[in-house]
Amino acid sequence: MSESLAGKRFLIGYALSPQKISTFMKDSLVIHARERGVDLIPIDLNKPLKEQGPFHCVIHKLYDAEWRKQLEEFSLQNPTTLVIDPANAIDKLQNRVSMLEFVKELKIENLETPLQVFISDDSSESLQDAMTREGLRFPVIAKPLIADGAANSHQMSLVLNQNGLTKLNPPIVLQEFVNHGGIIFKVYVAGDHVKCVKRKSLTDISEEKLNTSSSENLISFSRISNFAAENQSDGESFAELMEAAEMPPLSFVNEVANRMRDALKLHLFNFDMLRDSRIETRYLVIDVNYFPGYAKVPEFETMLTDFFVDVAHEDAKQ
Ligand SMILES: O=P(O)(O)O[C@@H]1[C@@H](OP(=O)(O)O)[C@H](OP(=O)(O)O)[C@H](O)[C@H](OP(=O)(O)O)[C@H]1OP(=O)(O)O
Ligand SMILES: Nc1ncnc2c1ncn2[C@@H]1O[C@H](COP(=O)(O)OP(=O)(O)O)[C@@H](O)[C@H]1O
Ligand SMILES: [Mg+2]
Ligand SMILES: [Mg+2]
Repeated sequence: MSESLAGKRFLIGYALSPQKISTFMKDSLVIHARERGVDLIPIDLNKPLKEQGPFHCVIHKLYDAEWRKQLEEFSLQNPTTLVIDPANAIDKLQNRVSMLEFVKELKIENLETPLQVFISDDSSESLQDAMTREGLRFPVIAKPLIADGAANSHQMSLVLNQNGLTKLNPPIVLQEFVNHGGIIFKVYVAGDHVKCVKRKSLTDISEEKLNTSSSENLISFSRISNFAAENQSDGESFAELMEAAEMPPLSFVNEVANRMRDALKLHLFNFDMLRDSRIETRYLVIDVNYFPGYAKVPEFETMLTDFFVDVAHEDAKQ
C-alpha cells in the first residue's frame, strides 16, 4: 500500500456528470482520501475552468467539445497541473475498432480479440458479404461503433442468422460471439493498482440452438453485466455458477493490465475479458472503458486513494 503524504494536502479537482458524481464520489471515498491527505474538489461546470483551482491534478470524464477546449486552455495556463487523463489518449476508447486494435498489437500470449468487421453507414457491400470476407459466422454481436457513454452506445444486438442482419443500423461493428460460460471478467485499473472481478454475461449458445428454426433472428440487450444475479429467475444456480468460476491467473491479469496501461498512456480504465469455453487458456478482450464504475469493486475507496497518493508522490518529485 502507498504511504500517506507527510502533512501536505494534495488537491484533485474532478469534472464529472451529476450521475457519475452520485455513483463514484461517495462519501466513503471522499473521507478516506481526505484522511490520507487528498482533497477531492468538485469543478463547477457552469464556470470557466481557468477561474477555478488551484489543483495539483484534474480528473475528468466529459467528452464534449466545450470541455476539451476548457481543459486545453487550463493546461496552457497551468502547465504543472496533471490532467488525468489527456483527452487525446481517451479518444481511442471511444471507438469500438480502435479500442481493440491496440490490444491485438500487444501480442500477449493467450490474449486475443474476437474477429470483427466494421460496417460504415455508406457501405455498398451487404452485411453478409462483409461477414464472409472476414470469415465471420453466426452468431455475431452488433455493437454501435461509437462508445461515448450515450445510452445508445451500449445498445447491442445478438444476431443469430442472416434475417437478423436486416434490422441493424450502421455504423456498427459485427463481432464474433464467443461462448464463455455466462461469466465475464472485468479488470479495473487505477494506475499501478489492478483488480479483477466476475460479472454476469450472456449465456453460451449451442450449435443446436443456432440450428433450430425459431422466430428469433435477433435479440437486443443493453448493459447486461449490470443486472444482479438475484434478479434472475435462475438466481440461485447462477450464484453457484458464479462462485465456482475460476478467476484468470493473477500474473496474467496483471501483465495484461500493465501492458494495456503503458500502451494506452491512461491511468483510469477497465477492460472486459472472456475465457473461451472451448479453450480454457484462451482469453479475449471485448471492451475497454474509460473511467468505469469503480464503486462496484470491493474496497474501491482504498484502491482509488492508493492511486491518488501515488500521483501525489510522483507530483512531489517533479
Ligand atoms: O455507471 P457504472 O458504474 O455502471 O459504470 C459504467 C461501466 O460499468 P462497469 O464499471 O464496466 O461495470 C461501463 O462499462 P461497460 O461498458 O458496461 O463494460 C462504462 O464504463 C460506463 O461508462 P460509459 O457509459 O461507457 O461512458 C460506466 O458508466 P458511467 O458511470 O461512467 O456513466
Ligand atoms: N464477442 C462477444 N462474445 C460474447 N459475449 C459478448 C461479446 N461481446 C460482448 N459480449 C457480451 O455483451 C456485453 C456488452 O458488450 P460490451 O462490448 O462490453 O459493451 P458495453 O460497452 O455496453 O459494455 C458484454 O459484457 C458481454 O456480456
Ligand atoms: Mg462492457
Ligand atoms: Mg463499454
